[in-house]
Amino acid sequence: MVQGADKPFAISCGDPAGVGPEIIGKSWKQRETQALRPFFVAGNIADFENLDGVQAQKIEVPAEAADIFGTALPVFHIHDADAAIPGEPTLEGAQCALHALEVACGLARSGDAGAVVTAPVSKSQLYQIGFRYPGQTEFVSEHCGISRENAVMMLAGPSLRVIPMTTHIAFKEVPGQLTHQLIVARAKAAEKAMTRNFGIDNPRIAVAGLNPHAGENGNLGDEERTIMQPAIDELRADGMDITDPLPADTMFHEQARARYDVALCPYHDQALVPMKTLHFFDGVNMTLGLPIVRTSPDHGTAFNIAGQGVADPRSMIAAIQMAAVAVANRKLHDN
Ligand SMILES: NC(=O)C1=CN([C@@H]2O[C@H](COP(=O)(O)OP(=O)(O)OC[C@H]3O[C@@H](n4cnc5c(N)ncnc54)[C@H](O)[C@@H]3O)[C@@H](O)[C@H]2O)C=CC1
Ligand SMILES: NCC(=O)COP(=O)(O)O
Repeated sequence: MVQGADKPFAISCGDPAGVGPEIIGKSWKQRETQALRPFFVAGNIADFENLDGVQAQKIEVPAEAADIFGTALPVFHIHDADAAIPGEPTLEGAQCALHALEVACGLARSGDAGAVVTAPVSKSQLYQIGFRYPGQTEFVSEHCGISRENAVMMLAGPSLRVIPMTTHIAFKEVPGQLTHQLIVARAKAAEKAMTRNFGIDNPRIAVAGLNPHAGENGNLGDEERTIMQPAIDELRADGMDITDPLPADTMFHEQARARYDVALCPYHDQALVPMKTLHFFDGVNMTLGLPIVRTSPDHGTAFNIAGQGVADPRSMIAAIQMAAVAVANRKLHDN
């Protein structure tokens, strides 16, 4: 049995001045129609008390969440402060977001929560309070004993899964970080994660080239031939179903997407542009290779619309649902 698999999910509140509280409250309101597993929020109860149509109730321990979930949004109150003002991020709010992330991860690690779903944080706000990680992906990974270099981000929607092999780094650093070792590690993580979280055996993996037209036989850049192809040949020799580097501009249309289960992309925007174009409102960010399940909506804090009641909760709902799918598959696969 996977530790904590039947426990309520922990949702970290994210930046309380963003849309996090609103999309969590809206998800809770749709708990029955969307068949959501019981969850609780780690955060400041003051940020959840005035949500439209949501009754928030403090819990003392996560185990209380399941019993009250049908009538109230359970809040594991971990941060005393006044309610955040929507759209006006503060360092106090960033502290709350970080504290909630730490607590939610800890509860999943200890088995008191079945999974962690993280609401959006503002990276620039977190950096101001000393957060030394590129994002939540690396934070959660290190708190699970996995080095940040081995943290793997995947974005997934109904018709596309993508893994940016490099993530939150400047574009000019990408070619230097795209090593043989990185490609092999990301491809192996992808292959294992497809089976473990989604029940896909022998997944088909596509690889996007770095350069236009995948280098045009070395005429528009040679990383495909010198770095990527040898790594792919090694993986294929080990039995992986993986493509040669593909021209990125023609691998995301509908017929092309039907040929693979997950795409590896050399850099962040190459993966996230098609993902957010197709699935901005139902895409999910999942961290792979962890002993716990961690998902997140694929959008950010949306400070510009926070507090207006217009935030779309579908990506948060999809993140909760995908966490449940991963937990269920891991029960089968890890036993
Ligand atoms: N999972 C996470 O924690 C993520 C955090 N971020 C952070 O969020 C902050 C803001 O990033 P942006 O690039 O502005 O992206 P964003 O996703 O916050 O906003 C982009 C646009 O989409 C809209 N939008 C976002 N979520 C929406 C929703 N649920 N319903 C309706 N409209 C929505 C916003 O109003 C805005 O116009 C940054 O600090 C970034 O680091 C960004 C992506 C993911
Ligand atoms: N672009 C994805 C993103 O910003 C989410 O990153 P993380 O905070 O989940 O690592």
